Formats: sequence, structure tokens, C-alpha cells
Amino acid sequence: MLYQKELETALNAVGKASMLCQDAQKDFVNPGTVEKQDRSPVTIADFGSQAVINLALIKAFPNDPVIGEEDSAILKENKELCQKVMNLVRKQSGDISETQVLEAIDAEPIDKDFTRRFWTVDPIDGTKGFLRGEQYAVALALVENGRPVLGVLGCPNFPADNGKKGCILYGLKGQGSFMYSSDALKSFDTIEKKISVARDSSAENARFCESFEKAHASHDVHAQICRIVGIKASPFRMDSQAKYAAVASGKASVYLRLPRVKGYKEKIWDHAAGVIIVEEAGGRVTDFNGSALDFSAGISLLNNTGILATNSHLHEDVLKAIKIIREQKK
Ligand SMILES: Nc1ncnc2c1ncn2[C@@H]1O[C@H](COP(=O)(O)OS(=O)(=O)O)[C@@H](OP(=O)(O)O)[C@H]1O
Ligand SMILES: [Mg+2]
Ligand SMILES: [Mg+2]
Ligand SMILES: [Mg+2]
Repeated sequence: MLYQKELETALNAVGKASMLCQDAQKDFVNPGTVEKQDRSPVTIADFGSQAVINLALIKAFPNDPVIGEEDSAILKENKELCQKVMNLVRKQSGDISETQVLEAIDAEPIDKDFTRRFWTVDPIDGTKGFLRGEQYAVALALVENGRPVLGVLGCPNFPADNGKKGCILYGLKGQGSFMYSSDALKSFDTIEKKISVARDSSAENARFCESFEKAHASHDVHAQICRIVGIKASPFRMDSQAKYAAVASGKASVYLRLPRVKGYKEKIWDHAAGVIIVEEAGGRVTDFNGSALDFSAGISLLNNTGILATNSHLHEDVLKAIKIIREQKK
């Protein structure tokens, strides 16, 4: 099978990183949270998760560029924090030196060509959700020619189809999307289940999801869009790419994301994995103009504004509603 090695490496890496995050959460009183320059939170689990994933990618695919959300600058200045990260990483990646870990976190190449093949990593997507003990995702995607071809999401707090908490999802170009239940975080012997988007095309029965944090998305505009489309259910608010997991597995039919801050450009690692998982589950993902997301423009989706992920059936109706609202605002 095409991408077999990529898939195995990515599933194992995300599985280990998800276990690291759960391990760090046991010490929840002190998750080693610090504020980044943009005032967003980062924890020892974000650094540890990125180290575990990058170490696995560097070993399996030494020539592939890896673009991750975090860098090691904070750890280099804070020895105590660095030690905590080392303890977490060693449990997953074995006996490894501090230099190897810091170098792995900073694996990003200097010359980046986003039109070529690269990996993108969000070691904890929804760090605020992670800190609240709610939804978060470990996200890894392989991008080729500006489009994700493989995406893996580790969602330790997302309900699996067998009723248990925690799952890993993946989508592979041309192969479909699949989910492993919580036990898969420890071993991949468990059976994978093919997932698909909600078949129902009626707006009345549709559920839509959006960001939990009010600062991250325009909840008021989303409500106007839903009113026009005829979606009646109240929004499903959750952090992270778990929203893509909800659409891909049929738990929701629509994910809307219009940034609250005008001019904010979405980061590639916040979407690449989720996009291919939804698409391979039979859904559609575009920006608010109906154009495909372009992952070749740099670390941000510079050519796209607004994100719409649906079960396909409702896509055109939602795009029409977006257009109506735009016309009204002119
Ligand atoms: N202002 C603003 N607008 C839009 N998006 C932003 C903004 N600031 C941050 N981010 C990114 O949002 C990522 C988390 O997205 P979520 O959908 O999980 O947000 S939320 O926590 O549910 O609100 C979050 O990802 P993580 O940093 O990995 O948690 C950020 O990359
Ligand atoms: Mg962040
Ligand atoms: Mg993120
Ligand atoms: Mg993150």
C-alpha cells in the first residue's frame, strides 16, 4: 500500500505523544504552563509531544522537512521545565540526551519550500482545552503539493464508537478514514473502524460545531449562518481539531470557523490533519469562498479566510448563507 511506512510511523508517533499528554495530565496541578510571546499557553506536554513525534519522523524519514508549532527557546532558558520535558519524553522514546530532544523540537529546516513534501505537527492542538481537561488533539499531517495526503489525530478525550473515551483517527488519500478506540493508545492490535460523515442532508437534524474559546471564532456570525441554513440545534463547542473528528465520524455535520480577529490567518498545523480525515470520510472542506485550503503558502493559510467543513450534503447551502451575510454587510 502507498504510504504504508508513513502511516505506521505517524500512528505510532501520535500514539506515543498522546500517552505522553495523558501522563503529563496526571500531574495536573503543575502542567508546567508558560505563556508564549503571543500570550497563548504552552505546557511541558506540548514540548514533549513535539519531541516524541519529531524524533520518530527524523528517524524514519531523515530527508523530510518537519514544520511544528513549538520551538525550544523557552526550554533552553528554563532548566527546570526542560528537565520535566526530558522525564516525559524518556518514558516514550527511551534513553535519549537533552541535546537530541532540543534538536528534535527545532527540526524545522531553514529553507522551507511548502510546495514540496513536508510534515506538519501540532503537538497539542487546543492547549486551553487540555488545561481545562476537555478536548484536545495531537495532530500530525503529511502534505504534498499543497494538499494533505495523510492526517492522524490523537484525541484522548474524544468518545470512540465503542463508548470508551479516547481514540486515534487517521485519513489516508484514496483509502478512507479510520478510528481506533482508546486501547489503541497502548497497542495497535485493536480493530480499526472505517468512519464516515453523517448521511442526513437535512439542516433540521444537523449539529454544527465551533471553537470553545470566544476569542478564536465569530460565534455571532456562525449563529447567523446557521439561522439562514435552518440548523436548529445549539452549537457543539469544543476545542481543537476534535471538531474535524466530530464531522468525520458523523457526530456533527458542520464545522464553522471565522476568526474573530480580522486578518488572522489560520496556521497549517491547526487544520492539515483534520482536513484529510474529513475528506476521506466523505466530507468537504473549503474556505468561506468555497476554495480548497492551500497548504503551500507558508506556515499560515494565507490564501484562505474562514473554514467550512461539512458532511458534503450541506456544503453548498452553507456557502450560500455565507454569501448572503457578506452581501448584507456590504
Ligand atoms: N485569535 C485566534 N483566532 C483563531 N485561532 C486562534 C487564535 N489564537 C490562536 N488560535 C489557534 O486556535 C487553536 C485552537 O483552536 P480551537 O478551535 O481549539 O480553539 S478553541 O480552543 O476551541 O477556541 C490554537 O491552537 P493551539 O495553539 O495548538 O492550541 C491556535 O493555533
Ligand atoms: Mg498553541
Ligand atoms: Mg493548534
Ligand atoms: Mg498547539
